[in-house]
Amino acid sequence: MKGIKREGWISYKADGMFSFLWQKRYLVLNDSYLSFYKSNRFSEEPVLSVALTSITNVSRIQLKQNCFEILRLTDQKDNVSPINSYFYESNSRKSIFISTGTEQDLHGWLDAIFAKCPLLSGVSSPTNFTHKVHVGYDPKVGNFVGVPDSWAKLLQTSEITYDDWNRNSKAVITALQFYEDYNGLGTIETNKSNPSLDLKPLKSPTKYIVNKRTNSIKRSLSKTLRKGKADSILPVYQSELKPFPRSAVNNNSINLEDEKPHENDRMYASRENATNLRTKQLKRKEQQAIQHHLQKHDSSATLKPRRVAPMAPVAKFHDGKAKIPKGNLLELKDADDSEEIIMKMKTVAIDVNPRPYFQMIEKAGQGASGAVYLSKRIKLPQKNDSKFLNSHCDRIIEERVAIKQIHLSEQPKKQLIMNELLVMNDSHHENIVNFLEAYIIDDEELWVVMEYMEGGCLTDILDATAEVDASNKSSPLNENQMAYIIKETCQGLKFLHDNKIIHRDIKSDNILLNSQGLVKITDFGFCVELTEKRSKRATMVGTPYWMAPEIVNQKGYGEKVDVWSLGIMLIEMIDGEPPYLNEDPLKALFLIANNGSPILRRAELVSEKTRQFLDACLQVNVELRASVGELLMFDFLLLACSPEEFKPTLKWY
Ligand SMILES: Nc1ncnc2c1ncn2[C@@H]1O[C@H](COP(=O)(O)OP(=O)(O)OP(=O)(O)O)[C@@H](O)[C@H]1O
Repeated sequence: MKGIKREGWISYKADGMFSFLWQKRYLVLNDSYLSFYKSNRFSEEPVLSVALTSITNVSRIQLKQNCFEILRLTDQKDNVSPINSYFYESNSRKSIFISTGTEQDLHGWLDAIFAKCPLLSGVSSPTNFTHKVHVGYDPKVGNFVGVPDSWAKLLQTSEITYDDWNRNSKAVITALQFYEDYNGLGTIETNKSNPSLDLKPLKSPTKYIVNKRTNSIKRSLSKTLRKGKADSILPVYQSELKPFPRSAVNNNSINLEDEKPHENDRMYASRENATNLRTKQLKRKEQQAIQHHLQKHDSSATLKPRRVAPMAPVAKFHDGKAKIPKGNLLELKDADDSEEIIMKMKTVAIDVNPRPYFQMIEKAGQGASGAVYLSKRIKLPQKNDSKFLNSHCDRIIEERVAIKQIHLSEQPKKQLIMNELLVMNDSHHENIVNFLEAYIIDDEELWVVMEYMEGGCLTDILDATAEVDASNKSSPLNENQMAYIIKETCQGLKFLHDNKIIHRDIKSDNILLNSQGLVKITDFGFCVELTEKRSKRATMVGTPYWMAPEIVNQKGYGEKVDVWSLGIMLIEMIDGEPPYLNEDPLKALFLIANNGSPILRRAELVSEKTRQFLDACLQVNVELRASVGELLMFDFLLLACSPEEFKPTLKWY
């Protein structure tokens, strides 16, 4: 690069939103600009370029060793990378702090900058010491100071301590950034027009974890109620189940009365278990309330559009192979163009009212986007619809199917639904829940018809087994059963990965079982398809407790995030729950970013083979983490029982 007057590595921080964050940068001074680069290769854009004509003062400051402050006018246009432009535009920032490696280096920079800036007198004032507030913990206030307000509030209610900050402040910041971006808290806080908005900091997991985990509990409780194994607090949840929409139940036979608990069956739960269950349920209920709150505001028409996409982790396939150029899946973006999405849905969904074709039997579960009903096919649609005819499936009158009913106008993120539809439509494999067909009714309602998985999800099995095992000292499943579930899930994942699809939300809630004990992956809303054209994704999705560290750290990620989540799911099977589930979600994110591979609490309950497998899944270094293809070769999977042998586990349903 021409015209360089001085260059070298420095630490810098800006007097703005991230005023406590020192970042290593390569600083370059030329005739017109002071530019901050991420590396000493000048091929990339600088993260910040300050016009020398805007610099009004440079002075030494006692903020850090060998440190000086640059004061500048902010009405001048800096060259700012897009990622930084958001807070450059929204905050009036006046100072930049620079810390050099040595005292000599500091003087070199001061002299060089003074020599080049027209608004400076040419004489530096290096002894002008100023005390600035920087991040710290104020015992009087009982909170962190020097951080943005929204973060201070989050920190106040989280379990992150000052020790955590001292141990790894970078991981705390990572967790905060991630949490805020993931929850879109910026949107909520700027919505001053909505007086009903509660700006209290969130204590609970993000909206997705809330709905995944809570829904599963809700569904599990609903089932428990039907089967009559109820605890005294269960009716609270019963009242929260959405009634089946009237228009859809014509002449059908749902009887929610059947869901009432049976007194006799309460003996199944020990007192200790009931207390544990109650604590868990109350925690999840609180999370659910926040989920409803967030969703309500998320879809509110009065909301300002969200700020530009948060810092984007880049998804790319680990093997670097050419991607399948399909490019059908939609990115999770803020502008949700309903018309475009509904048009796209119609390429997969049949555009007729399916109500005459099905009889609803009972509600099987409640998802974030809609309810799932067990239904019976009573009539076939006219066979002149190509989407129906082209399908590989045979439909049989009287067959039992699951129907997910989604009210499109109520969906803040239609892309997720569209993705689910596209992936299911294209993914026929024995370990993937079989999609049969979909219907779109008046551009308003979407019915997704799929095979019915009567065994419920793995979470229910784990919860139910824990409920019976009052001592809570053994794992919910034995090793052969664990190996079976993992083997089947691996096979489903192999199919997805071979087709360049990352699931991104593998966890026990998304593993369903049928009455034959077969295991299938579901919930493809977060799937991402990697294409040659679009190999970068600007979304952070998944459920934090199962999330790979590279996602939390907002690094590029690939298909191996599913391997990490699979490892966490194996921990669920051994320990009964994923690591950090009892921590508040912000702290959990911090622990994922800070701790590396989580520790198995009940390691003594499983053999070396299982531990080796787990080790291969939970490598923080993605290069060292196994691929699903490699996992399928592990001895642990030879322990797998047969579906027949697994079936007795389903007896609790
Ligand atoms: N094919 C199926 N057979 C039986 N039960 C199902 C089937 N699909 C989903 N369910 C159950 O219905 C409930 C809701 O499912 P859904 O996929 O809508 O949940 P979700 O993934 O939590 O929500 P969403 O996808 O709307 O974000 C879940 O608890 C799930 O176990």
